[in-house]
Amino acid sequence: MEYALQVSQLQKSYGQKTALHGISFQVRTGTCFGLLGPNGAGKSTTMKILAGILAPDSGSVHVFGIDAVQRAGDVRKVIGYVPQNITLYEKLSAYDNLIFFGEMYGLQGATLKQRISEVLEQVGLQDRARDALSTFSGGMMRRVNMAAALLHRPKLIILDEPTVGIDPQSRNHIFEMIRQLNQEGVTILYSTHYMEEVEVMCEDVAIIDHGSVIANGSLHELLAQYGTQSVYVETDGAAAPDLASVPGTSAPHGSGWKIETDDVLRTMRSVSDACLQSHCAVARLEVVRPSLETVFLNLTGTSLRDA
Ligand SMILES: Nc1ncnc2c1ncn2[C@@H]1O[C@H](COP(=O)(O)OP(=O)(O)OP(=O)(O)O)[C@@H](O)[C@H]1O
Repeated sequence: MEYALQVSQLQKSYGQKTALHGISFQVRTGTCFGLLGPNGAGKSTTMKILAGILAPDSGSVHVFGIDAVQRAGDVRKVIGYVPQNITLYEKLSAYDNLIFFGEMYGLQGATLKQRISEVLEQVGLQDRARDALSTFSGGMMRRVNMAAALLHRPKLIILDEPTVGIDPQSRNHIFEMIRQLNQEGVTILYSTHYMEEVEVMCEDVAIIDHGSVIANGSLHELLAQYGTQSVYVETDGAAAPDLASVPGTSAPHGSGWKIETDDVLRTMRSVSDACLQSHCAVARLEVVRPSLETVFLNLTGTSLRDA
């Protein structure tokens, strides 16, 4: 199998603080891979090492088979890294910022102008090319940051939490762009603490917590292995059904109750009987499919939202 990225046993400390305790994962060429974890888990540190900005204390990174620590210059040519923090000059226009970044990648003249026009179209900002970035929203600036990382046609794009704090329009635009790039064969490494984003965008996932990978595999495998199925019931009216005899673990959830179970059909039947006996009319009765939230909860004992 061909890998765009092979990360092995990365360790990194900042003074006394160990940020990475031996991170390993592999990204198959052409896939969209999600690096999911709560704030402070070590995602940005990992990505900075992959992009050649930070040196690891130990461990190795290979990008399309090239050793990224030994040959950082070669690797930079095939990687597009979009950092979490905006790295643009606000007084300059989008166009002039892209000239600056393009020249850093060795692009010049007509080739550079052509690429700037293409990437601005990709991020949907052609009509704002000549405006100063100080007039852009945070989401638009993030899109210019992405455009800068695309100029040299990278084969692997590393995106560090690209949707944090941006408007829904820019968020949708970023998702659409990522899908488009991925369809064109570009490999994507996408870090986020929003599990819903991984569920809709990524085929493979590594879940990272406190500087360690705690689960790694295809989304499908992780959900099957660690996800819990449940049944959700909501009744019509104030009376609560007596769910004591229902198999599974029930707890109040939203406007109703959620029952985690290994046997969804039996639990549904039993919930329906319990409601009947308690004289409660069922307003909603449905299966809740396993999510990365339950995977994280089962692995760590905490909710990803609270971690
Ligand atoms: N420059 C630094 N100096 C000291 N500690 C740092 C530094 N950068 C990160 N850390 C610490 O290393 C750990 C991992 O941080 P990192 O930024 O990699 O996590 P993250 O998963 O990207 O989280 P976030 O989304 O909040 O940035 C955290 O405990 C953080 O406080």
